[in-house]
Amino acid sequence: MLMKVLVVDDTNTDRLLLKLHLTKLDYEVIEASNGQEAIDQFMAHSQDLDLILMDVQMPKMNGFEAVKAIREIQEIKKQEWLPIIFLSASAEESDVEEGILVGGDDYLIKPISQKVLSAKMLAMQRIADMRRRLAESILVLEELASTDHLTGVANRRAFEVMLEREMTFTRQYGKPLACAIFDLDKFKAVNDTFGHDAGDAVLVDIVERIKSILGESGIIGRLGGEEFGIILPNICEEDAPSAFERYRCIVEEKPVIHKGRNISITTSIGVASFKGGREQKQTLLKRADEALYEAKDTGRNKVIYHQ
Ligand SMILES: Nc1nc2c(ncn2[C@@H]2O[C@H](COP(=O)(O)OP(=O)(O)OP(=O)(O)O)[C@@H](O)[C@H]2O)c(=O)[nH]1
Repeated sequence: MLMKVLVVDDTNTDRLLLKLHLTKLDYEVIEASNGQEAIDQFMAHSQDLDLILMDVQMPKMNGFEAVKAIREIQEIKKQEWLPIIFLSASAEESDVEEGILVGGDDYLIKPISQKVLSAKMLAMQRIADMRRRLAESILVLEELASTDHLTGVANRRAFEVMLEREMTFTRQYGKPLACAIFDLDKFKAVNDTFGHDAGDAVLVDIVERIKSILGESGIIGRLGGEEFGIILPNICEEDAPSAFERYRCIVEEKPVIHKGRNISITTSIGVASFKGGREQKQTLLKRADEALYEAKDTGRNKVIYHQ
């Protein structure tokens, strides 16, 4: 991939020379002739900029001030690391020290040979690649840590985070939500009769059915075993029971077919609504759980709604 480099230098010939070197090495070059212009160019290209080569002594704003400002912007915007190398005629130790302290990653003394420059560029590219791979791995790990591996939906931890977020939204905007816990009925018998694989297939199939009617704002998560949570944001008390009746029906309406065998299954659903106020997610979940218990206790395959 072509690396994009911002070259900042107030001396036209220095800048041109650098540009020539870098273009030969196959880098794409953008330019700035002082610290303020460097910040402007950084802002305009921050999405795809790979490296900054920054002169120190410049009119208007010097290189140290510009880098300090750029690092502050990056911090505020939580941007990816961007290597910055100072290029300066001053070999003063205190300047080298200051360059690194304000946020530079290296400090080279002019005149710089093409060989040294390309070697330094390679080193920065290597670090940038490593950081990119690390960032990608973190994303994958975060995804794994919040997903149920069997069904692919949110796990309990991620579900609770989303519930918290939706409850905050309800408190702010007054739009009520309904939170349900559903639990497959006599699921142990499915495992005992058809085997654990078949039980797994039932869980996956039922989750797919639920997702097919969940709509864009609905949320499903696996709370554990054969127990799942559903959040329907922005639903009023009158509409909640019939909405969840649809979920009960879609589980019951046809058997799951696994290896040619029909597996009939039903579900019990406990629902609790939240209209705002100080109630916390654990209490809301507890109310939904109590409603679920009542559904199980009074015959299963039904929806019990607690306002
Ligand atoms: N196949 C499969 N079974 C699971 C999984 N997680 C939990 N189970 C099984 O789910 C069953 C739950 O059984 P119980 O808690 O007794 O409940 P039930 O048989 O569904 O009965 P009720 O909930 O009272 O209607 C247990 O046999 C667990 O082994 C899973 O990921 N895959």
